[in-house]
Amino acid sequence: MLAEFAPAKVNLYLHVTGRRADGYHLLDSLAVFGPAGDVLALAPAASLTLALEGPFGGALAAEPDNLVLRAARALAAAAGRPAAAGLTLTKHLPVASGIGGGSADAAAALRGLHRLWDLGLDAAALAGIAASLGADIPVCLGRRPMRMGGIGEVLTPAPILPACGLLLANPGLALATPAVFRARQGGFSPPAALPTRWPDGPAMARDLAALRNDLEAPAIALCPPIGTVLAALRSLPGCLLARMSGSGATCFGLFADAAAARAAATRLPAGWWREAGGLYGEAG
Ligand SMILES: C[C@](O)(CO)[C@H](O)COP(=O)(O)OP(=O)(O)OC[C@H]1O[C@@H](n2ccc(N)nc2=O)[C@H](O)[C@@H]1O
Ligand SMILES: Nc1ncnc2c1ncn2[C@@H]1O[C@H](COP(=O)(O)OP(=O)(O)OP(=O)(O)O)[C@@H](O)[C@H]1O
Repeated sequence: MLAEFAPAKVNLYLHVTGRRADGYHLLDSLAVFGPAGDVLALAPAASLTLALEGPFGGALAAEPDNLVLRAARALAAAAGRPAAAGLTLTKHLPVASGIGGGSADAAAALRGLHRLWDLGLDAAALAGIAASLGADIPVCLGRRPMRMGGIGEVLTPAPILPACGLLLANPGLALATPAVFRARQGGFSPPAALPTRWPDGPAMARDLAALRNDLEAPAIALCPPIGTVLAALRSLPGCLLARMSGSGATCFGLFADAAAARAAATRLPAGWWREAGGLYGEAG
């Protein structure tokens, strides 16, 4: 039995820089991971099966084509072998919430099945399969802070990040990514100019404050409670910056460290989904 952790993806900023002829949008974004995630367990089996567990497993019960199964079939096809494995997805991340839960799960399936099936594909081949499944999946494969370009699949190094804390909050409302892109008005933003490193959380927050998430305004227009979540995060002691992630509705608060983020989480309404801690795979 193998297990793969599938941490939430958080877009610290997201500029929509253009639009391709096929309708997909060109992005410039800084993605980080944590502090919550799904877990995918994988075991040998005679056929491909998926069991759903966890607080948000039920929300996916009616999903006809779970991204985990699509990832398994795509990897098996690329490797020329049958797609056979027993998978159990424990869903802790809210569905359709801007933190790439489905993408993280698909990336976990690619990593885990690559090990379970002992495939030996190179990183570029895996990244190509990931990109064919969704714009957020390549960055989720690495689970490391990365700058996203292209439609999300062009990955370049992120600035060296300081230890910091993140608090994620969602009012319990799902938002479909295509609808948010469609609701966007106005022109495009230039790519950000970023330093090679940030010495501490406050310095990072100062630079990030000059940037934005271009999907925040259209998401608030479609889902006004996002504005309430942002205001609540901004009012918390120690919150350095509050912003929406991806296409929403999940928002994040940035804190100097994980302890400050955890302490602040307890002050948010108990009915909201709230998770706090440090960045995945980084100090803090
Ligand atoms: C907004 C982000 O979450 C930022 O990380 C991602 O770009 C979205 O990634 P994703 O959910 O994996 O996106 P996909 O499943 O590939 O695309 C869903 C839909 O979102 C829109 N979409 C997505 C990515 C992109 N760069 N431009 C787009 O316009 C398209 O309408 C597309 O049909
Ligand atoms: N394993 C999965 N987890 C979540 N959603 C899935 C999964 N498989 C398929 N889906 C479908 O994908 C849609 C988008 O879900 P997801 O949770 O990845 O959205 P998101 O967090 O907004 O992603 P992003 O930040 O990449 O836009 C869901 O509405 C659901 O229909």
